[in-house]
Amino acid sequence: MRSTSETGVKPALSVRGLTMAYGDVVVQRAVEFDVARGEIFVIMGGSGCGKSTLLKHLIGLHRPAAGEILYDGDTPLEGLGDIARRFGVLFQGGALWSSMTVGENVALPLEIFTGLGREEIAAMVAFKLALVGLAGREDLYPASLSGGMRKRAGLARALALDPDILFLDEPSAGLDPISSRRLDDLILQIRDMLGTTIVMVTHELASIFAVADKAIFLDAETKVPSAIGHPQAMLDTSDNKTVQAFLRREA
Ligand SMILES: Nc1ncnc2c1ncn2[C@@H]1O[C@H](COP(=O)(O)OP(=O)(O)OP(=O)(O)O)[C@@H](O)[C@H]1O
Repeated sequence: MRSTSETGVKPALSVRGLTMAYGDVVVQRAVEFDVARGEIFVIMGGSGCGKSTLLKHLIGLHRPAAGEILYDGDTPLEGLGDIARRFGVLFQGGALWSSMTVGENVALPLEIFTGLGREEIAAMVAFKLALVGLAGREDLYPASLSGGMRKRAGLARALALDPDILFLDEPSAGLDPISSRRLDDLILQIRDMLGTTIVMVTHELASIFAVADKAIFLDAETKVPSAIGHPQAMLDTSDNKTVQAFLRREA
């Protein structure tokens, strides 16, 4: 099915009638949304509702039990070509290679997927590290970084190949509130500076309200999404008790 927004611009990502399941056990069904280009889209909901599972479907690690996922309005994953270059992913652990410096970690995707020479790669690494507030930290090892710095280095690596879509799984997990706030600001800056479309899984209320242009709430009980839209609008207008309890809980 072809999908365009009211402005005629194709969405970066469209999900239609998606059912996600492990074997016969359905995690969520009737999942349906568009993510516009340059939008920050948040996947939220309580523990075990299927947030990470949805993210894995969006990056092609899991296949839909039913329904479809389209990119650029009308292209299935198989038609996308170079997925490794088009998607940037930051998994929950941030997982940098501990035996490599920060600079080497960010350079790795450039060495694998581009034909760029050493100096060009060094310049790209310096730019990406500056972007995340780690200018000049190329030679540090991950073990010597704070949790927040490690997340930002992981973000620089996820951005190494200038992806169209950046996928973030619980980026602020394990961070103190100040580092978490800094990371949210950085996510907003990246979208504003690079125009990257961002899909982010989180259950952190502060992050949801700080960054989301649009969010989907996956209900763990009913196993269908029960709200979609701007989180503030959801808070103001949704009459769904679970959504209200989630958005009004003490963080
Ligand atoms: N590999 C798997 N095989 C079978 N069931 C799984 C598998 N991975 C996850 N599940 C189940 O699918 C449901 C959704 O899991 P998922 O990890 O996507 O939820 P989540 O919303 O990301 O949770 P959390 O916030 O706790 O990380 C859960 O009931 C989980 O137990």
